[in-house]
Amino acid sequence: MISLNQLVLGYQGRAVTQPLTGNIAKGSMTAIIGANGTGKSTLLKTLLKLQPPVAGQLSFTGGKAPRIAWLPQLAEMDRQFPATVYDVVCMGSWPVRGLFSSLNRQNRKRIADAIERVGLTPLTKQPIETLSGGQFQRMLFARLLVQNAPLVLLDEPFTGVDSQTSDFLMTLICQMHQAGQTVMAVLHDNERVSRHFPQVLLLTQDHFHWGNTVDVLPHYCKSSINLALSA
Ligand SMILES: Nc1ncnc2c1ncn2[C@@H]1O[C@H](COP(=O)(O)OP(=O)(O)OP(=O)(O)O)[C@@H](O)[C@H]1O
Repeated sequence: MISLNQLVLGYQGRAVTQPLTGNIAKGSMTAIIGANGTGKSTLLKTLLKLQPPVAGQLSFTGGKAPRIAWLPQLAEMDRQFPATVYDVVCMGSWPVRGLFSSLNRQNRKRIADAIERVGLTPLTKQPIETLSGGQFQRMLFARLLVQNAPLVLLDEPFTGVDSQTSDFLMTLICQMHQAGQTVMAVLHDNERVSRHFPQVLLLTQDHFHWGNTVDVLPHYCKSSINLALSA
């Protein structure tokens, strides 16, 4: 689906990673892990073309970037914006429907179904500033469901969410994967990674490891121990 060729991530020409080379296969489900500041969010922003790479290339199967659904880190969201749950979930239909065309019956059903699937039907008309952290995250997942994009990028989807909601959201992620969507998620929870993610991309200050979870995760444990010893 997407190939990374000697891709160096960074800002204003300053590299924050080593050159990355590898493939994001169609239908794969990959956890992106690593210590703070190793470039995990920057990778997602580069895939989204929000941030140009410092060097190297991204190439896309068929020459065209896929439609991408993105769950940003909670800290990057404006929770005071005057919108309702419905308004936010409705945004998920913009990329296909267009910003200015009106909602048809099918669009409205899709939005209502997504809100129901995440358990927020009673809060449909609620202003988003009144939602709890878990309710807010469920709403953003409903928007992802409406988007139904071939590639789903999730940046720390369980931050600020209780364990029951995290389990529920994890089930939704697995269902997206089973439905054929390609999933890449930045996570800090190794147990969840080893239980649910077949593939891992580990970023460290001076290396990257990309492959099957059973092969890559031990490198992370080793690099965490080295970090702790050198602290
Ligand atoms: N807009 C920016 N301009 C310049 N440098 C940035 C910018 N955003 C992030 N950085 C730097 O790029 C590096 C990688 O940041 P990034 O947010 O990708 O790390 P991360 O692995 O996602 O970290 P965390 O686990 O803490 O979320 C860090 O050193 C960070 O300070």
